[in-house]
Amino acid sequence: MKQNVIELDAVSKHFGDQVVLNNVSMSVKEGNIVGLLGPNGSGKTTMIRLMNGVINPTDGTLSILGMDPGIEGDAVRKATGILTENAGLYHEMSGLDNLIFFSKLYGNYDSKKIHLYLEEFELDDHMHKKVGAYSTGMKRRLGIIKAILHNPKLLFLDEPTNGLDPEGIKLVLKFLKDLNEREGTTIFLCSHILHQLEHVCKEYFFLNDGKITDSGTIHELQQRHVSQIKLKVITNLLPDVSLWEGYPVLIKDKNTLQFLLPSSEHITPLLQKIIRGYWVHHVEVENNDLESLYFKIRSGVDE
Ligand SMILES: Nc1ncnc2c1ncn2[C@@H]1O[C@H](COP(=O)(O)OP(=O)(O)OP(=O)(O)O)[C@@H](O)[C@H]1O
Repeated sequence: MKQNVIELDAVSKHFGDQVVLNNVSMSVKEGNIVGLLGPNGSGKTTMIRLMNGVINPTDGTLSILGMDPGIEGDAVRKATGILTENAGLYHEMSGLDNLIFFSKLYGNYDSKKIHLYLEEFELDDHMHKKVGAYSTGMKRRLGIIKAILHNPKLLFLDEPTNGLDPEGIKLVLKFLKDLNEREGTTIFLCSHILHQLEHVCKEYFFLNDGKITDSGTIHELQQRHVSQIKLKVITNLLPDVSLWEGYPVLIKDKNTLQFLLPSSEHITPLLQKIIRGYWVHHVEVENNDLESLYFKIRSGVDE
């Protein structure tokens, strides 16, 4: 039975009069990869800072790897890795020297491992350059290496793909998935770029106005919020009424139809009927991806 590595019980955080987190309870099991989604200013970074023991809650309790980060902050930070906006790198030192410095600080200096990571993150050609001269994407990649150098059991990543180019995004997301599979590292990440998370996270938490408004796997969220499937089909079928074989259909554009189906079980039979007489060049479910779910949950309007 897997343990909860993150537990928040009725956690609130106020900054002066501003209530940033309001009675938040959540738990994350060991080995999971979870995404925390919410608009700007919804409290995502605040949540990570609370979990890392950098700030204390106004109310409620937190348990991270069985420890209270408010009391055992040093032990929590030693056992976890964190990537924040500025990554806490020394700009006057080279990339390599930063990693040597932090690994010695964590008490697990391993030159071979540092060089392997530099290669894996395609920073080996730049390791002797000062970090101040790194591009945003290079700093981000170095920050991720810094966060994982000491083999943390739990990794907090605040916008890990910010500033990365498409190759960098692919590299980092693949690395995180592999790390989770290979080492069982639990990963808690925040991002705005929802389609990136869809292929990485196993579970999601939605944060709005300081509250968790929903959570679950993509399948659970789809079952809760999507009652009909909007299926886009590019085909030369041209229905002359708004029902085809019993399915409501809209003509969106030349060769583009949108069918409304009661569930995904209807996709195959519908397509089988179409391809008996027509070509089909593209099929896409339009309303059950993470981004659509995000907006449904935010607006409170399901389909
Ligand atoms: N130390 C602080 N003092 C006062 N207010 C703060 C402090 N830290 C955060 N806040 C406020 O708390 C709110 C939530 O900030 P936070 O950075 O947690 O949001 P976020 O969801 O991470 O936003 P973003 O997506 O823009 O990064 C904001 O209104 C912010 O101004």
